[in-house]
Amino acid sequence: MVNKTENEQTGESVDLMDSTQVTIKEALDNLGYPDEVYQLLKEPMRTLTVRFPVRMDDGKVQIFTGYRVQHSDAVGPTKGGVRFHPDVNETEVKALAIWMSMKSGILDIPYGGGKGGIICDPREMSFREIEGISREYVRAISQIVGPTKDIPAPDVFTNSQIMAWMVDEYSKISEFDSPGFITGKPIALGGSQGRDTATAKGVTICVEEAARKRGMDLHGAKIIVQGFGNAGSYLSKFMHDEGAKVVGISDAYGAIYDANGLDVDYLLEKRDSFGTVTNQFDNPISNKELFSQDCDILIPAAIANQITEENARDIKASIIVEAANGPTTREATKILTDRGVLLVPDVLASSGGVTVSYFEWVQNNQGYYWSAENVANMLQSNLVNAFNKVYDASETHKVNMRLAAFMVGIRRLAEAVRFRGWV
Ligand SMILES: NC(=O)C1=CN([C@@H]2O[C@H](COP(=O)(O)OP(=O)(O)OC[C@H]3O[C@@H](n4cnc5c(N)ncnc54)[C@H](O)[C@@H]3O)[C@@H](O)[C@H]2O)C=CC1
Ligand SMILES: O=C(O)CCC(=O)C(=O)O
Repeated sequence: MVNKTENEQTGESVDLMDSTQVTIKEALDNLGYPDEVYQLLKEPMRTLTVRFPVRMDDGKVQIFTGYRVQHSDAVGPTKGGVRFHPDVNETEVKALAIWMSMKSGILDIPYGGGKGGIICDPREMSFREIEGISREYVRAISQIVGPTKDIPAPDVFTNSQIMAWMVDEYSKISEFDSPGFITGKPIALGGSQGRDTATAKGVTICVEEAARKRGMDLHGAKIIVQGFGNAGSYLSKFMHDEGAKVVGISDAYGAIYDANGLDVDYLLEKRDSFGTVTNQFDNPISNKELFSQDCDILIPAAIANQITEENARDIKASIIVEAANGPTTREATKILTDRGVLLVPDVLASSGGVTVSYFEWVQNNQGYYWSAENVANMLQSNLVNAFNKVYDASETHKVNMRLAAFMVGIRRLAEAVRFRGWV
């Protein structure tokens, strides 16, 4: 299975580009744009596949495959994370790049979407090997990226240390210090205050807004979070600190559930840098079992295609907030919407990361750095505004939140390609 993402829970494989294109088409039709705009925007403008060698610790050379995809540069440079994961494939990276365009559109950030990925498993590698992969990947993609062209960032199984190696490699290649080449850097290298927790903070803001709309008191609300990495662990902590009861969490190896609430601070202390923690517990349940447990709010914060038509009817939550990219299939979105579940889509809920990445890039460009409080306030007001724009569009057009989010997200891009005279 090369171009499809395999759902580990159901064995079903889902083409993320197909469902993305259907939603783009519906969004553009509802906004009244002609088919030629759809024909241009339904595929990324550039997809680069790279193969590069890295000498491993055993002395042997291993060849890795990676991708960098750029959806559209009509609004500005492209922007989006790089993931290191064994399941990375071209179709998924293309869909992820298009979703980045939607996020920037919703938040009114002057970027197009980009995304990268390398087929590898950093959990099985030494620090030195991960550094080698990071540097070789940057060399391989260096001609199409840069502070005014395409700006990478962290995603699944990548972090600020990897961003540091990548910016160092790019600065060597370009022969000057280029902090604006990448975001999610350590503070010492020009990173922004608040970028490490930004994705989780953005999700938390969306949970608060969704609960407000549904009249749900977050104090005591039961929350399940799939994934305990950058997004999942911090948002569990934020929810816990607000008085919500985090009853279930998971990672790639299993899940734990306790109806009385989990000790989130203990879990945070025990998790490793890849977001693994369930190996510390006897008899974890499976990710599949976790989804059918009792809760008020479900937050998928791991990988794509986790909520499908197979399990959508078993979900007890009345609010789902997608921290992960693409966790819910199109069919499952329909089932959940018909059941009256408020589903806050990924392109809105997970946009806190790119929002603070944009702040980081602006700070790098101007060489003046903002306080944590300033960053937090701007993230809060931008996310609340974005949530309400999408919610209102969903009410006005009587469409689900995902389609509403695409309608809000694609409008500026569609206008830009028209003004540029491309279609
Ligand atoms: N880091 C960021 O700033 C942003 C991340 N996201 C999305 O959030 C999601 C999580 O990303 P991060 O927390 O950054 O990654 P991470 O690498 O820090 O953590 C990933 C988590 O997912 C779990 N996981 C991996 N494979 C799994 C599988 N097959 N089944 C169940 N769990 C699995 C890992 O064990 C870990 O707990 C991804 O979908 C990512 O694209 C979205 C926006 C920004
Ligand atoms: O921080 C960024 O620029 C991009 C984050 C990302 O890859 C995402 O939102 O999926």
